[in-house]
Amino acid sequence: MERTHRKEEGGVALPRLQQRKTNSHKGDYGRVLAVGGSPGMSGSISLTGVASLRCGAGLTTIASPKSVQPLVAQVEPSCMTLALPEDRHGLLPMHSRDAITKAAKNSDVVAIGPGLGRSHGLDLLIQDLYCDLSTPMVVDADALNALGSRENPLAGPGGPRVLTPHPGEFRRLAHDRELPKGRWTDVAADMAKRNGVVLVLKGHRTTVTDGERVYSNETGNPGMATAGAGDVLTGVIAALLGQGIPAFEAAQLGVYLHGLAGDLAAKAIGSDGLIASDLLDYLESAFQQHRRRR
Ligand SMILES: NC(=O)C1=CN([C@@H]2O[C@H](COP(=O)(O)OP(=O)(O)OC[C@H]3O[C@@H](n4cnc5c(N)ncnc54)[C@H](O)[C@@H]3O)[C@@H](O)[C@H]2O)[C@@H](O)CC1
Ligand SMILES: Nc1ncnc2c1ncn2[C@@H]1O[C@H](COP(=O)(O)OP(=O)(O)O)[C@@H](O)[C@H]1O
Repeated sequence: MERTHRKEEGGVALPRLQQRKTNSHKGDYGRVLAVGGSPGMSGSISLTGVASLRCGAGLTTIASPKSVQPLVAQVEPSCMTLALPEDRHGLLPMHSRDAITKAAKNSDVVAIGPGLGRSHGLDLLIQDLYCDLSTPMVVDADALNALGSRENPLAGPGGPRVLTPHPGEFRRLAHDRELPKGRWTDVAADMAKRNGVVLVLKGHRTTVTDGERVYSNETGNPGMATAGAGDVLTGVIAALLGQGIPAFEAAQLGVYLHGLAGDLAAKAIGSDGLIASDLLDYLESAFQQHRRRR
């Protein structure tokens, strides 16, 4: 397995970021569909959607259960919203599949999971979308938990997939509550290779693997141990995928820039009271700093 690190540490270089072309338009920078949210958790998918725009996505639509959509629509006027069918608990039912599939076919990337909640119907819906949609997908949070309920959680991806579990979600995906930390990278690499996906193991030193390559990220700080920081990462990686960066490189660059935004935010405002929405304000500076280093 090839191990890659930041160029500054003497390892393999991070991917380059293209400059925006003078005569380009929003259609050149990717259409992101962010699917998530439920009663009490409308903020998570809003963070994902806004992060994708802050990372250069040309157009972002946030799709959420219909009772949640008006709340999401108030967060950021630059995001479009889509109201989806919901069950009596306000969660997405299996019959929201057609509306999501239709929207996904008009998108370059789907980010799915933040704030979805849990139900049997959601388990079936997510499993179906994971296997059937050919659109590249970033799978996070409750969408990972939905896959974890399958016998072979990551089998049969319908297209490029980047999965972003934190340790609790990773143990659910691995079907091993006791999996020791020392084995996480090897187990993740094996799962990634067998299923042809990219896994992002989030934490203090986030690891990205496709089974052939392993990237260990060195940006980020404990100020990011705060609700919603991972929802932001989902939007960052989705934006990069939507701009045509291949899955492993989009995940690698995404975790690097997300951590760098966290480091810039902590430097400017401190880390004790850092909140996830602060990260959004430093993504642009992170992009600029990365460009200057090339
Ligand atoms: N503003 C919002 O609406 C927010 C909604 N959220 C949503 O809340 C739902 C539940 O997600 P949660 O992640 O809170 O719940 P989970 O039950 O998936 O995970 C929480 C548990 O995971 C483990 N864990 C997480 N990070 C760890 C680490 N670095 N090391 C060791 N163990 C670790 C811990 O056991 C922790 O108690 C998701 O849908 C999520 O998207 C959260 O993202 C927080 C913000
Ligand atoms: N101590 C830390 N050092 C570096 N990065 C961290 C630290 N704690 C959390 N992070 C980052 O913050 C994010 C937290 O994501 P996650 O656990 O999914 O939170 P949430 O579900 O609330 O969004 C991850 O990208 C993780 O790498």
